[in-house]
Amino acid sequence: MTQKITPLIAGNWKMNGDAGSFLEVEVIKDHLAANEVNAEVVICPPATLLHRVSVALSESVAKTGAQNCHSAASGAYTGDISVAMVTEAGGEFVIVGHSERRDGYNESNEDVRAKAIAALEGGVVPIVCCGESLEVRESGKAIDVVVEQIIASCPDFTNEQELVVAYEPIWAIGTGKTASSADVDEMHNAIRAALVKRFGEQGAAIKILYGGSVKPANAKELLGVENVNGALVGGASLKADDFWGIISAA
Ligand SMILES: O=C(CO)COP(=O)(O)O
Repeated sequence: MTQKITPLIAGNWKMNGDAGSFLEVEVIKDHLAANEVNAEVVICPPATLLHRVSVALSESVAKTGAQNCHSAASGAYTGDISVAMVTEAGGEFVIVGHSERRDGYNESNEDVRAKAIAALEGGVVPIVCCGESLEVRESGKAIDVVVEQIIASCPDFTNEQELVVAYEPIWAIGTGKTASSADVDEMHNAIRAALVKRFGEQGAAIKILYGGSVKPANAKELLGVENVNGALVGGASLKADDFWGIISAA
C-alpha cells in the first residue's frame, strides 16, 4: 500500500509577517538554490504578502499558497479572496479547513469541501486540514472523529488534479506539544486507509502532512513515521533557519 511520495513541507505564516519577512524568504531561497532537497517546499504568507512572496520565489523551486479562499468565483463577500485571486497572486496551493478557521469562523466540513472544490477547479492544490481537540483525544475517539472529518471535507478529484491532507491535532498547535510518533503513526495509517477506501489508488498517493509544533528538533522523527508525507509548519516557518532545519530533515 505504501508508495514513494515526495514529502511536502509547507509553512503557514498565519497572521504574521511583514516587510522584514522577505529577508527570511531570501535565506530559504538561497538554501534551496545551494542544496539538493528531498521535498517540495511551499510558503503560505498572509494574502497581502502572497504576490510579493511569489515574486521573490519566482526563480526558486519553492512555491506559494494562500491560507484560505472563498468557494465562490466572485461576488459580495467582503474580506474574502477567490481562488482566481490566489492564482493571480502566484499561489499554487491553498490551505482549507484549518482548525483556526473551523473554530474561529464556524467553517463546517461542507464549507471546507466547497472551498476545496473551488480550488481544484481553479487549478490550485487544496491542503485540506483536519484534527481533533484535546477533549476528543482524551475521550478516545480521535481516530473516528478525524477520519469522519477528512472524508466529509475532501471532494472527489481527477488524476490531473492534486489534493493534500494535513492532520493537525488542535492541542499540538502552537503549544510546543507534539503527538507521539506512535499516535501520529496510528492516525496517519487510519487516514491513509480511509483515503484508499474512498479514492482507491488516488488515495494511496495523497500526501498526508503532520502539523502541530513541528520544529527542527522533532522533524526527523515525525517525518520518518510511515504515511507522514510532509509537514504543515506554523511558528517554525517564520524563521528561515528553523524552516530550513525542517526542510532539510525531509
Ligand atoms: O497550525 C499549524 C500549521 O498550520 C501548526 O502551527 P505550529 O507549528 O505553530 O504549532
